[in-house]
Amino acid sequence: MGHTANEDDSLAVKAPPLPSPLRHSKFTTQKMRILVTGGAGFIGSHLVDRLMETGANEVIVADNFFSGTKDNLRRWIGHPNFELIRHDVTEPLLVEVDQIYHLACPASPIFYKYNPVKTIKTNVMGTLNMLGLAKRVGARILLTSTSEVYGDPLEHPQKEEYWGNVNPIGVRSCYDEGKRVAETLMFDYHRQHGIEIRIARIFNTYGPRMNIDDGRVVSNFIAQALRGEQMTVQAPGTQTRSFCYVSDMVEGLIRLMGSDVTGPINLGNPASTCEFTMLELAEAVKELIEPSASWKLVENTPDDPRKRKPDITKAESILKWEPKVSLRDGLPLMAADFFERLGVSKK
Ligand SMILES: O=c1ccn([C@@H]2O[C@H](COP(=O)(O)OP(=O)(O)O[C@H]3OC[C@@H](O)[C@H](O)[C@H]3O)[C@@H](O)[C@H]2O)c(=O)[nH]1
Repeated sequence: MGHTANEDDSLAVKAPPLPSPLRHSKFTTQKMRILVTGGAGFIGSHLVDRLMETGANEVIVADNFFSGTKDNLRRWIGHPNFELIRHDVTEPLLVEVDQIYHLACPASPIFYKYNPVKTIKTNVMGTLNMLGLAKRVGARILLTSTSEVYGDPLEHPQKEEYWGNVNPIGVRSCYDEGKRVAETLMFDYHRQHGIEIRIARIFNTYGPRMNIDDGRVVSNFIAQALRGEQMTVQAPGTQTRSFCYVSDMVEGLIRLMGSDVTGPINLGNPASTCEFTMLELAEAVKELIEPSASWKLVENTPDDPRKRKPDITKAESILKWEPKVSLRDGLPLMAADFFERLGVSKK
């Protein structure tokens, strides 16, 4: 009482829609029903593993297999608690669920720049469709947004309050502006319709099951080193990224979904053992994975952020989450998976 809308935006938020009547039924003990869009992808499939392993959930994956693959989910195909739907989120989806993890969108710059109009449609129409579903069934929805909403940041490390430095008409805009609109839609549905939303801003993540030809730096360097090719360090090579191992990322997403905060919340690994220049990363791959590996400097792509590191104070204090796996520990775990998939013998 006594607040104005300016003092407390939450007063403008409508009551959330009621969940399905079955959720209140005394006579059924239902498992939590969870939709994971993009669940056949790299992070999505690791998330599905965690959700399925508890035994307390029924998981529905919706994926169009543009960058994801059924192979990532093969251990669950045929499981009674699991369902896989070939579906493109730019079309509406009618399912009955309690929670939605909305991950669907190509995340590698090479993939998202391949068909930029489709990337924007995926972010805008895909998020609208999932919010429409969340509204109809009263589900809580978590959007995986990205550190790319900060663009080429003028603040370092990046806090959630930073509004970013984004080129609205560049070749990366389909992804970073697309995700910014997706965040806006999430908040507008929250304020206007009372939808329970959660937004994670994911920083560079790596680990087993990344596409071998994904195009992102960690997968490129490992695949190149194992194939006996030179690692392609894009100029100048002094640009930095902070790399988070996939199991840490999934833990953060699950905690955020279970928390009371809408976000946005940064999820990434800012530890000094995880912030690397691309030249240092190439050296680390050479040292830890393939001592005979070498690198060459190649041309960079436009608008490449020069540095990126999350401020994760919020995730630490609100979610009691902190990443545990250092890059030196994570790289060999990822390389073991690449060894197997590339069919090269381990030295
Ligand atoms: O072969 C390569 C590939 C990339 N790079 C460099 O490595 C750095 C990281 O590039 P990546 O393509 O791995 O990833 P980016 O940081 O550009 O984007 C990523 O950021 C955060 C995620 O949310 C996004 O999904 C993803 O787009 C860039 O500076 C790039 O120039 C190389 O030096 N060599």
